[in-house]
Amino acid sequence: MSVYPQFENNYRNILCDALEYTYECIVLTDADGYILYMNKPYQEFLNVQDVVGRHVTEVIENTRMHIVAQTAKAEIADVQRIRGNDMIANRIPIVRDGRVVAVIGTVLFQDVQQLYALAATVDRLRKEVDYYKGELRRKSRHGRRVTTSFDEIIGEDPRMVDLKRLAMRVAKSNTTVLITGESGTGKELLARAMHAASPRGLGPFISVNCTAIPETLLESELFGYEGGAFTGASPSGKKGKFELADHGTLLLDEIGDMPLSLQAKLLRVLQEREIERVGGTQPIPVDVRIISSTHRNMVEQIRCGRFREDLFYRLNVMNLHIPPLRERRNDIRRMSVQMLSQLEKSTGYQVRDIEQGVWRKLEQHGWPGNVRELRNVLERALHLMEDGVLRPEHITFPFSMSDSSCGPAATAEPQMALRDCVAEAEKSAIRSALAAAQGDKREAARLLGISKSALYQKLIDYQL
Ligand SMILES: Nc1ncnc2c1ncn2[C@@H]1O[C@H](COP(=O)(O)OP(=O)(O)OP(=O)(O)O)[C@@H](O)[C@H]1O
Repeated sequence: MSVYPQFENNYRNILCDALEYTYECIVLTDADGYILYMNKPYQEFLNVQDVVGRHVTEVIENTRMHIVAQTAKAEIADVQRIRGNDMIANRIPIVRDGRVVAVIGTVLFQDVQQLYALAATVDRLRKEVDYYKGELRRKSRHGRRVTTSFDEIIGEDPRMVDLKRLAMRVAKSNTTVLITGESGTGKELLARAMHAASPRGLGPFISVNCTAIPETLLESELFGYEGGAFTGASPSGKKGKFELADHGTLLLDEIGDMPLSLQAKLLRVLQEREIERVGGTQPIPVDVRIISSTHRNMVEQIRCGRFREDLFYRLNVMNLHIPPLRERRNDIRRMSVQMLSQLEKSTGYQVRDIEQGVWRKLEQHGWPGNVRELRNVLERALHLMEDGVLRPEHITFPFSMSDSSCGPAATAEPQMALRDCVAEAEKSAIRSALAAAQGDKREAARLLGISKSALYQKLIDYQL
């Protein structure tokens, strides 16, 4: 027995006092069933006194203490009726040198009704937790859906089927994953589905776009800062994305564009599993699964010295590559049908018929903006449709960056170099989209069928 040193000499007394003070009813008998000890709560409950030396059957109704002394088999959570109450009784033999020397009996609840009440409370709490879990699954901080299941990833092309199967398996682990694929292929969608299917599914899913945040702010966005760390910093400091993603998943979107200065710090975090806030001195441990994604060719990025090779190997423990839409054209029709039915619900338009030419046009297009572009093309088509019949002329690619034709700009300035001509067309498309989206860059990117980061890059390139 381990005893706290100061109490070594009088631990017997302390132990006896402890037994007296417990809420449980306790009785101790010898191997023949004679009472050696009964604590006060039990005596009060039974309304008896001077019980030591009496046989247990004379004092406690329906007792089996003397039987346990003979069988030497513990009886746990046995329901025993005493004074009209159903009690939960435990009877445990104390064995020395292979012989029962005593039996200790406890009553956990003075009435089994207490147990039922406790069970009902646990049941109610469990239901509440289930309800909140469901809510958490359904909503993000801004009320948007945060979870994505693998079922939402449309794709029957063999490469997509294999990819989904592998992603589902990898999702269950903590493995660091790098998702590669062109813009709009569904990298974020896949990352969300993996998070939802992982043991961290109920934890936060935090996404940070490494190109959308200016380099000077990216470090404090990722790692947070201490109060007063720099001019303009909030006095109470701020948690970074790593801390916000604790016990969840952090998606480092467009990782291929992360500034070199931060790559070293990220590498340290991945090695140490702890972060240090800007202006902070104390490391903070974080339990975060990292999924990163990029449309860049990482080998090329490393070759050009824009990405650290050691960090790449840390991030690319498992690579999941999503093929571009033009390489899985047999998914286009299936995807369109499903997207049209979703869009019918959100826009209120009903499609009665689809002309064959629509499919030909969709299947022949190059889809530089991939699935995002497909969705936008279909949404536009619904708005253009008049009598419920989708016709080829409703399928338009007005903002497609891959179009070699510059439209009106080309006619106006036929002597321009092709590159300038494309740039002019892009600028005009971006301005129109920004105007249509009333300055909302996320919405403008959606209208253009390009990613937010691609839009930010173009805004910088064109100084718009
Ligand atoms: N396989 C798919 N099934 C259904 N919808 C998809 C699929 N792939 C992409 N989408 C949809 O296309 C849009 C773009 O997807 P997502 O943002 O995940 O792409 P991304 O590769 O992360 O893009 P970017 O690199 O430009 O940020 C989203 O609306 C997404 O729901």
